[in-house]
Amino acid sequence: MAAQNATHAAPATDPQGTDPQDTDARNADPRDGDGVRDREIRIEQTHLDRVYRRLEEKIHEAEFLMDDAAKRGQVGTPGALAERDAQVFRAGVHLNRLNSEFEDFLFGRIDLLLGKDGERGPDGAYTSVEPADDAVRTDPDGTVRAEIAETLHIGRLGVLDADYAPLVIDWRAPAAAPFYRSTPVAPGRVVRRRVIRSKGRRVLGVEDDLLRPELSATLDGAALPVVGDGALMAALGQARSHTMRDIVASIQAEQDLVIRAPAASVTEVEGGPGTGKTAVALHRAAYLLYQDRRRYAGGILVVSPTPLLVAYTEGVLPSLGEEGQVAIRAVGSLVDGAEATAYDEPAVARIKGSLRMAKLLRRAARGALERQPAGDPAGASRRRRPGAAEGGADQQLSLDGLDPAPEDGGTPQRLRVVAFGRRIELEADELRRIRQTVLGGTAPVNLLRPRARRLLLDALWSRSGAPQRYTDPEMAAEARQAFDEDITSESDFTGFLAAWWPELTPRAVLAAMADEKRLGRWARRVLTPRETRLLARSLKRLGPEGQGPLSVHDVALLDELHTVLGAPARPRRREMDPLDQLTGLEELTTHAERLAGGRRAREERMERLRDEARTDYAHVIVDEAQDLTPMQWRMVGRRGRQATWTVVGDPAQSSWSDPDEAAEARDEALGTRPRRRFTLTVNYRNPAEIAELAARVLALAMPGMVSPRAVRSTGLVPRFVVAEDLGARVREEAARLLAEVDGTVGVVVAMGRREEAREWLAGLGDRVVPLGSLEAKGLEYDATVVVSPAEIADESPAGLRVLYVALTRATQRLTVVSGERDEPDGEGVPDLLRD
Ligand SMILES: Nc1ncnc2c1ncn2[C@@H]1O[C@H](COP(=O)(O)OP(=O)(O)OP(=O)(O)O)[C@@H](O)[C@H]1O
Repeated sequence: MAAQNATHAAPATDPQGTDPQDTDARNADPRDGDGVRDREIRIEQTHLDRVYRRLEEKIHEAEFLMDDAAKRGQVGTPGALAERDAQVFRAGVHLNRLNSEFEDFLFGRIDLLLGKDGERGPDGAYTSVEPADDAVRTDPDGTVRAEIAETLHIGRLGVLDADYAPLVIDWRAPAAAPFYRSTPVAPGRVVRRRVIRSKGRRVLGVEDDLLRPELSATLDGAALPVVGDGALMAALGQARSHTMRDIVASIQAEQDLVIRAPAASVTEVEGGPGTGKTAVALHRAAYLLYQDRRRYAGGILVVSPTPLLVAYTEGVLPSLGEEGQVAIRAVGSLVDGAEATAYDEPAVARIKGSLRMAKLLRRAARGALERQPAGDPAGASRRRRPGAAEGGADQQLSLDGLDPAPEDGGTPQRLRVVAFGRRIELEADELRRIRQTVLGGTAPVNLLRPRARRLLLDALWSRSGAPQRYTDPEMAAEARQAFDEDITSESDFTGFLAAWWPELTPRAVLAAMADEKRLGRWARRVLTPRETRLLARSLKRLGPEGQGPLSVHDVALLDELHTVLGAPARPRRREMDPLDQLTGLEELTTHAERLAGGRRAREERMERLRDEARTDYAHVIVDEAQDLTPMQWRMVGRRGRQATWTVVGDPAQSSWSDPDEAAEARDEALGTRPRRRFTLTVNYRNPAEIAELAARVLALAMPGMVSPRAVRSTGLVPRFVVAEDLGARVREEAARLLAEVDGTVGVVVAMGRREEAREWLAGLGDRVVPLGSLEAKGLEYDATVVVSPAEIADESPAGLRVLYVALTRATQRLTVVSGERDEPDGEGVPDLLRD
């Protein structure tokens, strides 16, 4: 959208301006020397000053309420105390929000034609999207004229003035939608869209887009000025830091459609690298909360592929004024108490991610009941200290009174107790029969334990000979009760039960699978012998107690085991955010109304507390969805059984090798809910020069797949370098890029070279970041060095797609360093990147 430079210098007025201070700005003579831009900045500054004055009034109001509440407390009646609590709470929340000074509090403005129906919505703005029939006139000389009928300022919160006129419209309110949606092709009522850049309370600049360039528009009788080169380009040109920025001032129309899509069911978004999928997903979370804060009190879960991407993105929602109700979690941190720190080699990841694991884990959970030889994982885990277990599920074993298992101290083979003064025994065959009867059901293994206990008691009772002694059923029942109480208070019995039907923890079962022989039994006809060997070897990392470092893929297995064993996964307890108590950012606009409802506020609070106890999230957002393995889809699906979903991803960037299997698991997680699909088509990250290079790899990785269109071009072509000493050359190139850009430099290497890369770059400062190819997902840097494309491509079956990800991380400059393996040509261009 090309903006036009200012051609008119006539003073402009703001139809909203009623403040006497506005008059100074409006009456300033543009010919005074500081130009149209400075005058327009002054006009916006005047408006921003009004906004802050109003916010200060609201702060005073809230402080007064706090004081008043304290006085009520002194009255001392229960009613007054309850009222005081509610009031202090509300006022505290207001203060909290009002005192947090947002950067760019006010960032947009739209100047609009008269609306078709002339009706105003609750925020004081006209509701009609279309202009009135007579909003545009054509003069006899052919000039098309129109008068601006309404000006709206768009900001992070809605603010009304004392007369309930809108000073600022919340960016998520319906009235703000035209700010994002209007285009020169479909401008609706918008004549001019302005992005306002400010810092704290100072306006620094304005950038305008003219959406109806054919119009001679006037604002209070004077020509409408237009300033700047377009806000989007200004935003895209900024240096990158280690954290993502919000895009609230420059959301594009196709993105806005996704952000404001109705919450119901499933919203699926596809788009190539840099099309704003992550940004859009996070803005959608903020939008949904604004729309229906009560509905989303159950929480919104954002699932991200790596902790690096979580760290990169987690500042965006707070900058949009939303915290507390949104949990951003890496897929390796979804299970409480488990944090993935290790990576699996691709062949192992393929096994652990595959749906076949669901079957294997069911078998393992049952098989792990058999006590293993002394010193082996499952047995050892049961001898752990009490309380040391994950989820408190492990038990301490008392081996007193147990017959050791025949040759290896494994599962007890005989139960021997004393009751009614005589010894009663159950032998191995009987015990096996009982176990098989209990396991005949499909219930989770740990939940079958009470049944096993009951069947043991039944068998002991009948073995005791007591049933024959009682003919009176009442007496028999009484005797049986005494018998059960007697036996279950014996350590012989409790110790036996703990060893014979231990309460298993997911980690213990996983650790038990590290024994190749045992795993071979469980994995029969599920894994090949080679796969069994690879899996067992990888699980050895967990150690005999199962407490060793976990990989991302192990976490999904733990979660599956939670379910199989009978400890259903629960989302983490979210912190109670005081802002959750409000029903939305309309707190500023409907403050008085809210104050009237003390009881209602309390009721709302109660409802929220109930919601807190729910196990499911209300909405689940999956970022980089193409990377979830089938087992991870099962894990994520369990967290959103009642939820609505937003799923964003790009198949071309998938590092998972079996898309069909993943699609099946995804369908299962999303269920039969109807789906709404969107495609994002514009690449806002990479300049055309870098996007064009990446497209060559895309053509190899996924022939026929269309690349997104790069929105800008910088004239800076990628640089190709051939290295003999890889480390020295990479360091040199990283240093060169650090000097060329203001922001960050990412150096992407094959996963196996991560340690080396850290050493190569040591001492270059924290603007440069070494990254394994799989860690680069979703991140971006001003400049990147991609080291040995061939190495990255050869890492796994999905290697070309991983290389595509690596090549699409830079916003300005890209250097490709090749070694011999890359077969570079005379210009240093590696074989994989040649046209
Ligand atoms: N409308 C916009 N205005 C300004 N910047 C934007 C806009 N849309 C996207 N961007 C910027 O483009 C970059 C890429 O966005 P984002 O990371 O969300 O893309 P993505 O589709 O998730 O990319 P990938 O698939 O490569 O992870 C970010 O810096 C983001 O801030």
